[in-house]
Amino acid sequence: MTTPARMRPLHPAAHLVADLVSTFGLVARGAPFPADAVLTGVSLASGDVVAGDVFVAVAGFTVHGAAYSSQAVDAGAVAVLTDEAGAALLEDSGLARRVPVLVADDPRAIAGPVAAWAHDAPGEHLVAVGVTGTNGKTTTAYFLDAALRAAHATTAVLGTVELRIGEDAVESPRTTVEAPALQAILALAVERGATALAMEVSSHALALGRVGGLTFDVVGFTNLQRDHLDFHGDMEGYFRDKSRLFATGQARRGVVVVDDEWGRRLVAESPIPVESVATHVGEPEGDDADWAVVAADIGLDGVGSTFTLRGPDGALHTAHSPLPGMVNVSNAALAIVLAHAAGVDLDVAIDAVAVAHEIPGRMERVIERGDGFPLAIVDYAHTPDALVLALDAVRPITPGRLVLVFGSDGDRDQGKRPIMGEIAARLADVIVVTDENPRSEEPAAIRSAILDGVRSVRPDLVDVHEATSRAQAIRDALDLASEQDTVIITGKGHEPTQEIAGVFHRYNDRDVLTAARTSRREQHA
Ligand SMILES: CC(=O)N[C@H]1[C@@H](OP(=O)(O)OP(=O)(O)OC[C@H]2O[C@@H](n3ccc(=O)[nH]c3=O)[C@H](O)[C@@H]2O)O[C@H](CO)[C@@H](O)[C@@H]1O[C@H](C)C(=O)N[C@@H](C)C(=O)N[C@H](CCC(=O)O)C(=O)O
Ligand SMILES: Nc1ncnc2c1ncn2[C@@H]1O[C@H](COP(=O)(O)OP(=O)(O)OP(=O)(O)O)[C@@H](O)[C@H]1O
Repeated sequence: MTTPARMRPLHPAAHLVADLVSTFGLVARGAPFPADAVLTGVSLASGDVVAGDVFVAVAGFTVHGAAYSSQAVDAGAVAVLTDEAGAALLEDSGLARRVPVLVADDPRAIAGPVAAWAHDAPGEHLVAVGVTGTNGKTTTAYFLDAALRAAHATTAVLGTVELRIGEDAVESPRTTVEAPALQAILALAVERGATALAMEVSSHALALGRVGGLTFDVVGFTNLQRDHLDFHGDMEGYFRDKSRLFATGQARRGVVVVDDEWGRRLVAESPIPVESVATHVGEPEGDDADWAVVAADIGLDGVGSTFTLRGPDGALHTAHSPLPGMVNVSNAALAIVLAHAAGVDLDVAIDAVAVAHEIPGRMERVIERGDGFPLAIVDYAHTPDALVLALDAVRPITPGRLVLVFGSDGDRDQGKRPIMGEIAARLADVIVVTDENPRSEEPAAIRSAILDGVRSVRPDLVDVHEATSRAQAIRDALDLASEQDTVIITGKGHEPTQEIAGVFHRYNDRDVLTAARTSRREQHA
């Protein structure tokens, strides 16, 4: 496969532009088009346009997409679908004389349905499952994928880590791709024989209509925690946007984790039928929930957790999360119930989740303990809450010291830096502070803010180190650690690049760890 924007079906459907106009009640202006004019795809970004596309030009937060119509037409766009403001821009620039201009009240809102129509509704050929929530989407989607595959589905997995069809994957540009790209990828997936979809749906995606035109068979909700309020305004707005996934026409049925107040509210307000899952052992929510985790042994086998899931009929099922920590019991329970709701036999789902493969950068065990090496884990925790959970999850499987390598992003929330420093000082034994994605900020200043937090808990800074290169920090941590220790590297997870001063450098924590192991083995050989 190629880049995400080029993930198109080899044999795209072809439709008359005239049918697009009549199906969506558009007003045709600009250059007249011949009765046999056809379209074969849809794009929302001029740089993604391929010949035969309709370019959907929307008003953005910064510019109007119509300003890029000329680039789109040069690339072969057969028409521009836009709003009145966009049509006026095309008129003023004279471009309306070269290309048909199709006008709708809210082109962003219909971009998904138009793309689904253009690709002959590929989602209808898939058992489509979507997962939303602040945390746990990626993990749940991968557990779910394991269950769907165990039931003999060929799957597409779309999310933060990658866009995967069967065994082929490309890096993902974001958690949920734009609607035209989504529909093209689904069409490609169907063309390649996919029968099921496990997909992460972000709140941005729901607010911006990226999953419009796709009706999910089942949707899941993990939790809602403070995040992205710059975009959604407040928690109420964030919840409203998340809830859009649980709407008639968007999904047929849902599964909701009810451990927090937002999940319980979603169950109460959902217009589609939902099943509830309580995953906090011993909490009162478990009494009323359809499914409940009623017992859990965290980390007994040193790898994951074994837990008991009570079903709606009262039957008890023993299940296993292959990733450490209570949060992954929650993710595993949700994935099992989602898979079951999507038609997978319950025992098949439970067995498949128990042995689900590693998820890139999510509590990923890169080096196993032994041969003089510590256990070394890469995790994506990049918020204070997630750092606490990650360190708490690793402590029980660490006979020696906990060695933490971490930093904090530049051009992002500055307030969390000292807080994460304090958490590290409280919960880790050895700390190596380094860089994450400094972006336009001075890396030393970010490290210094983190070290202020560390110093507030551990003024003597014993076993606290600073490394200006992340790769060096990882090598230092391996050198400092003995076999009984655990090295945990947090913040970047699966990310394939490091952004420094506007430049994206190829960089991956896992690759650095494996290279360090190989070079140490060679030195000792
Ligand atoms: C804040 C946000 O969500 N912004 C989205 C919004 O951007 P915008 O309104 O600023 O767009 P703009 O730059 O003003 O451009 C307007 C239009 O002109 C088009 N354009 C622009 C330039 C050009 O050369 N050619 C062109 O055609 C753009 O494609 C766009 O359609 O509309 C664009 C498409 O219309 C999105 O691509 C863009 O998402 C950006 C890329 C983004 O990264 N968003 C993040 C915050 C995001 O969506 N994150 C979530 C999840 C995060 C999480 O859970 O952690 C995700 O799903 O990844
Ligand atoms: N159910 C959960 N509740 C709270 N925290 C969780 C949960 N699952 C995972 N986490 C924490 O959140 C981090 C990210 O997990 P994951 O990638 O599965 O979530 P996500 O929703 O996909 O987030 P993102 O969109 O940022 O990738 C993990 O490193 C873990 O520390």
